[in-house]
Amino acid sequence: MTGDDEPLLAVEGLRTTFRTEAGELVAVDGIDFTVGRGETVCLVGESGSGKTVAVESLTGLIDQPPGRIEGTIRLRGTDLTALSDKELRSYRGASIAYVFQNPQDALNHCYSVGWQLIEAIQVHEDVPEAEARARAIDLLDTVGIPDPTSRIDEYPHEFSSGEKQRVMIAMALVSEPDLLVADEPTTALDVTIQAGILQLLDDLKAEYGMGVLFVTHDLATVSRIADRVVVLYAGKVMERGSVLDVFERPAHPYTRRLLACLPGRASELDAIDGAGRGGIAGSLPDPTALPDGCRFASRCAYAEPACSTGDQPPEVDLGEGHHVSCIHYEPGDAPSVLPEPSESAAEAEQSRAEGRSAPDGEPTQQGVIEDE
Ligand SMILES: Nc1ncnc2c1ncn2[C@@H]1O[C@H](COP(=O)(O)OP(=O)(O)OP(=O)(O)O)[C@@H](O)[C@H]1O
Ligand code: NI
Repeated sequence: MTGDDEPLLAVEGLRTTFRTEAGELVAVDGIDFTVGRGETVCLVGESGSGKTVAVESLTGLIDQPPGRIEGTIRLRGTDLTALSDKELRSYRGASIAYVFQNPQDALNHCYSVGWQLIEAIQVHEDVPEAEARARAIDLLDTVGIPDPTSRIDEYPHEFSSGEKQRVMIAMALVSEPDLLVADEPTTALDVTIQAGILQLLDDLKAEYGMGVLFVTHDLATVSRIADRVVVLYAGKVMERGSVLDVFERPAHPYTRRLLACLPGRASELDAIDGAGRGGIAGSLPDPTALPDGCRFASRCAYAEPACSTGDQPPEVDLGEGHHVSCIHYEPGDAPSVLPEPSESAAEAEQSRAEGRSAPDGEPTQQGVIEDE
């Protein structure tokens, strides 16, 4: 079943929940996305939207229980959810590698960087020490550590934070993964160092022909590296598509608010949406008591009563793989058919603060009044 047209990674109906004292917590609630070979896909969304849980669900990094993972996850046609834990662990070694946010947590300070790399190489493949060492030096060179022949024997504290992240990327490359998952790999680094790491990931993607699944809450990073984007909100996909479609023709009100936070985009999108500048007022819904309807409705300037009933709207295809989950869209619609905002986000926030917002499911008349 490994067709050539099959994407490297195909995730369908991924749902990850946790048993908690407050009841069932729904972290990821039935999401679909794909990553192709040689493609960078960014998962983007506010803190708590389910990005990390989604990528950690791919290879069983989530303990079950208290976690519970449903859906299908196919890597090169193999359904990972059908593998046993043991099979999955070895499969991860072979084909999916992770780079996390804090390289200093992942490196052992008691051993030289070379020792740790050589061990990783020998765990992966039974090669003699000398060969593993040569390979480790090669890898350090590949990730841009200068003078790797002498640096290899240094300890983690002798590496800068950017270099440590490069070493972690070298570790991830040991298994020549098909898919590299990078969860906020530059968030802990200085801005000046971030760009170098992003460039490195881009170069490696081309060199190794890997897919890259990149988790970030930073849209500037997305615009820099992504081929395609998946916008997550409270465990649901609000919008996904090519970076061009999502950035130039954002359809979902949430995506538009996120983009309006980018320097240079605020005035343009505010002019369209009539919403206040800066961040998005309000906060994510409680994942143990998710609302009916669209997860974003309580913060959305375009929300209508129908937005707060039923399930999250099914994803509508606007063409070329540009999908949006919003009742204001029909298949094939242009991504700008939003009606006049029923109230500006600022007004919505204020009325909520004053306790004027309509109780669950009850219609609000404000939009009607505002129209001339
Ligand atoms: N092991 C766990 N047990 C219970 N709840 C969890 C667990 N891990 C994550 N969650 C919850 O799942 C939701 C999604 O968390 P997740 O870490 O995936 O968010 P995120 O989008 O990666 O956020 P951030 O940008 O802060 O990293 C949150 O409500 C979080 O509290
Ligand atoms: Ni996260």
